[in-house]
Amino acid sequence: MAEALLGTKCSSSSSISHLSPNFHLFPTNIKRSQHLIHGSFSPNSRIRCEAASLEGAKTAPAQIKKPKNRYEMVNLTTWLLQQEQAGNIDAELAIVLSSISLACKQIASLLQRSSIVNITGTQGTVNIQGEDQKKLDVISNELFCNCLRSSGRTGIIASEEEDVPVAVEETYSGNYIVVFDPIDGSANIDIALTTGSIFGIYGPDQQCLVDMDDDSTIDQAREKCIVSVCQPGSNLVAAGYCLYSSSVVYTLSVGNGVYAFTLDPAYGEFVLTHDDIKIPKAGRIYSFNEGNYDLWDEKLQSYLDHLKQPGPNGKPYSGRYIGCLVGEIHRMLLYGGIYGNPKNKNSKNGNLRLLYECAPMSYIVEQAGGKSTDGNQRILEIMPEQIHQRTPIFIGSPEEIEKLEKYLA
Ligand SMILES: O=C(COP(=O)(O)O)[C@@H](O)[C@H](O)[C@H](O)COP(=O)(O)O
Ligand SMILES: [Mg+2]
Ligand SMILES: [Mg+2]
Ligand SMILES: [Mg+2]
Repeated sequence: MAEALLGTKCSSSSSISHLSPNFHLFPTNIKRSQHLIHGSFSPNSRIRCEAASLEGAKTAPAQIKKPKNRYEMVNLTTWLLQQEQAGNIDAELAIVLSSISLACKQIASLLQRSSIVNITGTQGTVNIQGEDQKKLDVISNELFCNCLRSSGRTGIIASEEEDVPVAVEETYSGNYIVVFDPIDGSANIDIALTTGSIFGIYGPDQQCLVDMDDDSTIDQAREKCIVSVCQPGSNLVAAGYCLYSSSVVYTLSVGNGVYAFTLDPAYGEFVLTHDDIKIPKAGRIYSFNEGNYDLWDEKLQSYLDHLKQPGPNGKPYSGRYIGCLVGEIHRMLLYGGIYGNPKNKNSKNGNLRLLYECAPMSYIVEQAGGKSTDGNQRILEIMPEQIHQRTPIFIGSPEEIEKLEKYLA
């Protein structure tokens, strides 16, 4: 494990086949199959699915040694090793989480220099959801793909910026499925405001060996790949985000609380700074894009009207809106409150994507003691039917979500 984290187990490099059209799959409506297939494929070859035991993961409580004084630090690598020793994660997952942190460091560095090295602005391309891609949307996506691929521990990746899930070629393939939003809040890049990255990690819930016979088509392999990615958030084995702001903060959960690591730019290490974060039970900050007020339904409008009435301290709630989900959630984890991206008359599912934005963030917030709902159902229980499907979301302190639910009932 230690060797692997230090990179001594990395394979040598070869072509970046995830960018090859042969590895791109077609979006489709998913009917969940009996068998979840996880593995790697190359065109006209056989699917290789590997058995991996996830037994033991998340069973034992973490025994994390907390730093006792300011000279005693725990960095991300040490923390991951401790988690592995405590039986909370396996070595493969530790490597995936370490690889993602590397991508985040690279993205943080590029964001800081973006206007100097001329990587602000748009790329001139449009992603599958109709968004104009920023140059850094594209670059960050490549950085994520490359770090995950070279970890040798991921089989399938799905990104906001890729049309369809991508299978890692056999040489580099591992067992984990990773979904991610490489840059969240990309409209903030060009004005040097808060952005983030979001990721969720699934372990395959069924393992099997499937031989593609000569008659099997690449479409069948693609279908299996998409099915593997379309899992409810309740199946996540880890999730996290990286905040790019006045500090760079890598925040994650492996199912036993939420931990945050701040990047020390002096020596390039993520250092544990927020131990077992618990969201405040209530918090008087709300984050909604109120420009859409007239497009919301009446029950939601009354809830927002209520927030503007003076509370017990004589003051109404404070409105805060950054335009970056990562920034809103980070603030809420530490200060409490509620964030909403509701459906409206122009957009029946709101703005945010279930798979790589709402599910990972809901996992994190629930792990910190918060709640997350689409208004009717827990976000983590929604079964995705499409890779890029959107969902309304209300997320935050438990008492704030319960109050909202009374208004929506
Ligand atoms: O930036 C976001 C969209 O993600 P993206 O940059 O496309 O990854 C979200 O985090 C925004 O907070 C959200 O889309 C803002 O929605 P509106 O305020 O435009 O409704
Ligand atoms: Mg986008
Ligand atoms: Mg986003
Ligand atoms: Mg994005």
